[in-house]
Order: sequence, then C-alpha cells, then structure tokens
Amino acid sequence: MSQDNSRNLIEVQHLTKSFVADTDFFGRPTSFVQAVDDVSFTIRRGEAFGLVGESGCGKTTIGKMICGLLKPTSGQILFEGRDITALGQRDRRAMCRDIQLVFQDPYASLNPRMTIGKIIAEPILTNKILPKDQVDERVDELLELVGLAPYMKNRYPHEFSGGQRQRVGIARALALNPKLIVCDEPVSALDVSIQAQVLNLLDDLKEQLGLTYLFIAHGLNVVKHISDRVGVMYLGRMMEIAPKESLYTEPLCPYTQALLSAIPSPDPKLQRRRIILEGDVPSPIDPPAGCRFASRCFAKIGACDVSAPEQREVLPDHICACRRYDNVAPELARDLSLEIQRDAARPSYGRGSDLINDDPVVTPEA
Ligand SMILES: Nc1ncnc2c1ncn2[C@@H]1O[C@H](COP(=O)(O)OP(=O)(O)OP(=O)(O)O)[C@@H](O)[C@H]1O
Repeated sequence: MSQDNSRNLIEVQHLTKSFVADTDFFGRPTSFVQAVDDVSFTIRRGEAFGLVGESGCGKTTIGKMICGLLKPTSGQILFEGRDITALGQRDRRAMCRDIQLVFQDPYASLNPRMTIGKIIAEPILTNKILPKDQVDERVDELLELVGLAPYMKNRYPHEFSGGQRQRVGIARALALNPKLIVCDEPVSALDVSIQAQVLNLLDDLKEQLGLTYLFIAHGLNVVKHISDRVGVMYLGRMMEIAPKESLYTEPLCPYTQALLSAIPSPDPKLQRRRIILEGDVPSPIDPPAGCRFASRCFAKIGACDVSAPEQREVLPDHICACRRYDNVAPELARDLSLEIQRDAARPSYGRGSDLINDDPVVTPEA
C-alpha cells in the first residue's frame, strides 16, 4: 500500500479479533470465533470509507475496535500516527472524543428518560468541552445542523420518528467535534425514503465540517452514494479495497462481483446479470484454511483451498486479496456495472464462461 502517511487519519494494520466461543468445565476456552483476521486498510482525512459485507463478516467488530470499545487480539490501529490499542485508559478516553459512533438502531440508542436536549448536552458536559452557560446554545446549533428545530429539545425520544431519532444520534456524535465518525449501518433500520434523507445529511455534514467517516453497511448499494473508497469483507477477511469508481466498474474479486450483481436495477426495462452464490458462509469458529470465499467462489482453483493470498495493490489504489483477479472474465465485470439491455444478445464470456455460475438472467415484468 504505497501512500503518503500524513493523508491517513486511520491506519489499520494486521488487525485480528477472536472471541471465545466455548469453554470447558473449568471455564477455559475451547474454541474461538475468528471475527476479524489480519485486516489492513487506511482511512484518509476527509474521506468516507465504506465497509461492506454480509452479516457476521466482522464489520461491527472493526468499528468497535476503532472506537476503543473492544481490544484487538493483535494488530495496530494508528490514529494520526498513534497506536490507539496501546494507550492507557486516560489517553484512550481523550482519543475517543475524536472518534464517535452513530449506532444502527435509532430506537435503542437514545435514553428514553432523557429529553433530546439532555442527550445531546451530556457528552459536552461530561467532557467539559464548554462552560455550562454555553451548552444550551451549542445544543440548539447542533439540532439545526442536523435539520431539527431547537424548540424540539424538550421532547423525549418516543416523540420522534426513526429518521428524526437518527438525526439526534448524529447531533450527539457531533457534539464533541470528532475527527472520525464510525457510522454502523446508520440507515438500515429506516424506511427507504428516510434512508436517502439521512445519507444526504451525512454527506452534507462531511463537506460542511470536513468530517471523515467509516461507513459500515451490508450491501454495496447503500455505500455507493456516500463513500469515496470501499472495502469489501468476507468472513473476517478484507477481500478488496478500491476507490468507488473502480470498485463499481471494475470489481476484481469474485465476491465483490457477486455483491454488485445483487444491487437491483432502478430501471425495470434494464436487467442485470445475477450471480447466485451457492452454499452457506462457513463457520467463523472453523474458517477455511485457504481463501475464506473459496467454498462458494465460481472462479476458484485448487490453490485457493490451500492458501489465502495477501492483500496487494494490483492496480493503482486498488487492493485485492484474490489470486484469480485477472482470470475472471472482464466482460462479466462490465455487465455488472453497465447493466444489459433486456433484448440484447447474451454476451459470450469466452475464457470466463466455465468459471462463472451461469444462472438464468432474471427478466423483469414489462
Ligand atoms: N462479543 C462477542 N462474543 C462472541 N462472538 C462475537 C461477539 N461479537 C461478535 N461476535 C461474532 O463475531 C463475528 C463478527 O460479528 P460482527 O458483529 O462484527 O459482524 P457484522 O459483519 O458486523 O455483522 P452484522 O452486519 O450482522 O452486524 C460473528 O460471527 C459474531 O457472532
């Protein structure tokens, strides 16, 4: 990864986290869940880094380790060049002011007994950011920043809609002027129409306040709008990292291609070639020895079962951990990003045709 380090706000290096899955009669661990395994990536100042992958692949665990809520098993997290995993409690608390979290569930993340004014003021008072007589004014300012009226501060969370509650959660995260906000699936609990509003708000705040985001989501469609670069995870491993433009048009890893093919087309007259992955995700307690995705990969070769390739920069700024990245038909990648006209002849994939899962093209109703 050749990069100017001063551009990076966060550098995650060989991060690993395992949880105890089971213990024996004496309470000694007998098996472990490998939630995150040797993951490395950077987040540059002022960028939104999207982290995607299906449920259980380790996204939230990474977010929690960056926020200091979980201690890594091994690896480093450099924040402005300092390893936050090695800090003492006081230094970590100070550092945590710079890294705030917006939670997935706006219904569960706000204290129902506090007014939203108090919820937003709490971190300011606890961290003694402002004199008490200025806190009220700051709360009004934060409410306006997230599109809520200051008079609403005397209301309780149950008096707000899901979208409004998520705005309160964002205001609370902004209260300490953080440098990085970890957004853990911030819109997945909201209606689709409200999702777009909250995503637009986050995008506007990023421009206005020069924020940096780690934006966690299940699917590539949610992060497409907001992210500058995207990392794709599978079963604890980082499979691919690329700028948004190249990830969506030139996905190199077969798993990324499968995720992209699952994005529904907004135009019913257009159809997209779907890659249906067969089989289940292996258990994180006993993950495959080679590439984590090998058991479901349509492009795998024998070596994929034996050893996992390292993450490496295979195109400028495009990192991939797949030894088959140059063997999967480029036409397939193009079809996934450009979409195929419904009546167009199906393209021949040549070399890739024996590799891809040639499932039928789904034809939407006219
Ligand atoms: N405290 C814990 N104890 C034991 N196992 C855990 C713990 N937290 C997470 N795990 C396991 O670690 C793996 C990764 O979990 P994580 O929540 O990071 O995944 P995720 O990608 O964020 O999933 P989701 O999108 O569903 O939130 C899962 O197998 C999960 O069961």
